[in-house]
Order: sequence, then structure tokens, then C-alpha cells
Amino acid sequence: MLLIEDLQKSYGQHEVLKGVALKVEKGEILGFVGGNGAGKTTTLNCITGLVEQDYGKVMINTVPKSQSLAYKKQFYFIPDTIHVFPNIAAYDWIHFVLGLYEKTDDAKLQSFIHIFGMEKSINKPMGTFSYGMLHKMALITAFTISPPILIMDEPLNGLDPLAVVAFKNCLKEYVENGGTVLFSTHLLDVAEKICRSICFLKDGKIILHEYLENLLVDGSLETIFMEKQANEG
Ligand SMILES: Nc1ncnc2c1ncn2[C@@H]1O[C@H](COP(=O)(O)OP(=O)(O)OP(=O)(O)O)[C@@H](O)[C@H]1O
Repeated sequence: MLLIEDLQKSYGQHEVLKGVALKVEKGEILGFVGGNGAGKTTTLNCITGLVEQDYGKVMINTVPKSQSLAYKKQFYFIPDTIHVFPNIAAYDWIHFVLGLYEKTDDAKLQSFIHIFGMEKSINKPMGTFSYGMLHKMALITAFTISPPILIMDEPLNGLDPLAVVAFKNCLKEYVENGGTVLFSTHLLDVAEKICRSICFLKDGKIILHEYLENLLVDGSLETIFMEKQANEG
């Protein structure tokens, strides 16, 4: 589904990604984990085109990143910071985005608005939204589009407990219907419950990529992460 080969990115003299290689199979829920500054956001931004890599290949569903429009229709990206047009109503904005993906199914959209409890806010200007509400809006958009792969940077940030439950249920259904997920998180206990596989990034390099069922034989994800962080140079 997603193939990354030898991804390299520097900001000035600072080498941030040092040859990241990753394969995400269809139906995966891959948790992308690493310390602050490890390069998770930079990797996701390179995959989604917010940032151009210096070197390396990225392909989704065999469509290379260079084929811009066809490539962009393969995924929906929720960044860590969601920038919006403050005076536009969330509902109108979502409709506009759905149109870009040719997925204007209003019944489906209404059902996700309901699932995330956004009925009362959806017609309000996005500039009036809290951080968590913006994330709910992005999740409603993502699940309505239901693209081949969902890529999310810290999607659980700001979500209230009800929304976290809704997120988990929607994610399960999305994957059962053929979707694939790549998301970064610092919440190892949540990752342990949601993900099928885990990838640890340290100093711009992948130090582990494994199915959870194989990993958890050796202890909790938290313990394994601490050991890997300490042991990998
Ligand atoms: N636009 C930029 N210009 C210069 N340096 C940058 C830029 N974006 C990121 N960096 C640097 O690249 C490194 C990796 O940052 P990145 O945001 O990818 O890490 P991260 O793993 O997502 O961290 P966190 O868990 O804190 O969100 C950091 O040292 C950061 O300072």
C-alpha cells in the first residue's frame, strides 16, 4: 500500500531523516512512535507532500509521489496543527474537501457528524473551534472520504474520551472495509490497543518495525520502547 525507500531530509546542516525505509501493507494500522524530534512529523510531511524530501522514493498503491493529483487521492492527511479559514463554516469546508475527492455522500457525512457529536457546531465558523473540535472535524472528513490510506499526526491530541472511543470504532470499521492507517502517537498504551504493528523512529532512523503480537511477547510496549531507546545508538 505505502512504500518508502531511503527517505532523506535535512534542514540546513541538520540531517533529520537518515534513510527511512518502510512498507505498510493494506489493512495495517501502523503506529509511528519516537521521542520528540525523532523525525515523525517530517516523515509524514514528506509522504504527504507538505515537505519535499532531499532523496528517496515514496509510493502509495504503486502511484509515485511525483504523480501529484493521482497520488493525493490515495490518502487523507490529518496534520498535528490544523490550519483553517476562520470565517468558513465547518460543514461547507468539509463539503468542499469531499468534492475534491469526489466523495459527496451526505448521508455518510451526517452519520460521522453524529458519531463525533458535532451536530450543534458543524455549521459554525471554523475560527470558533477548539483544538479538539478541529480534530473531530478532520476525522469526520477523513472517515467520510474513506481513502485507501489514512495518515495522521497525533490524531488523539485534544479528543475528549467520547471522541477517543468514536475514533477507535471508526478506525476498526474503516480497516475492516479495506482501509490502511499510518499514525504517529506518543500514547503507547493507546497504540498497544489500536495498532497491528509498531514502528520506532530514533534520530531519523527506523530502529524497529514489528507486529504487535510478536512484540508484546517480551513485555509492554512501554518497556520495549524504553529498552530500544536506551540500547540503540
Ligand atoms: N521547518 C523546519 N526547519 C528546521 N528544522 C526543522 C523543521 N521542521 C522540523 N525540524 C527539526 O527536525 C527535527 C525533527 O522534527 P519532527 O517535527 O519531524 O520530529 P517529531 O518526531 O515529529 O517530534 P515531536 O514528537 O516532538 O512532534 C527536529 O529537530 C526539528 O527541530
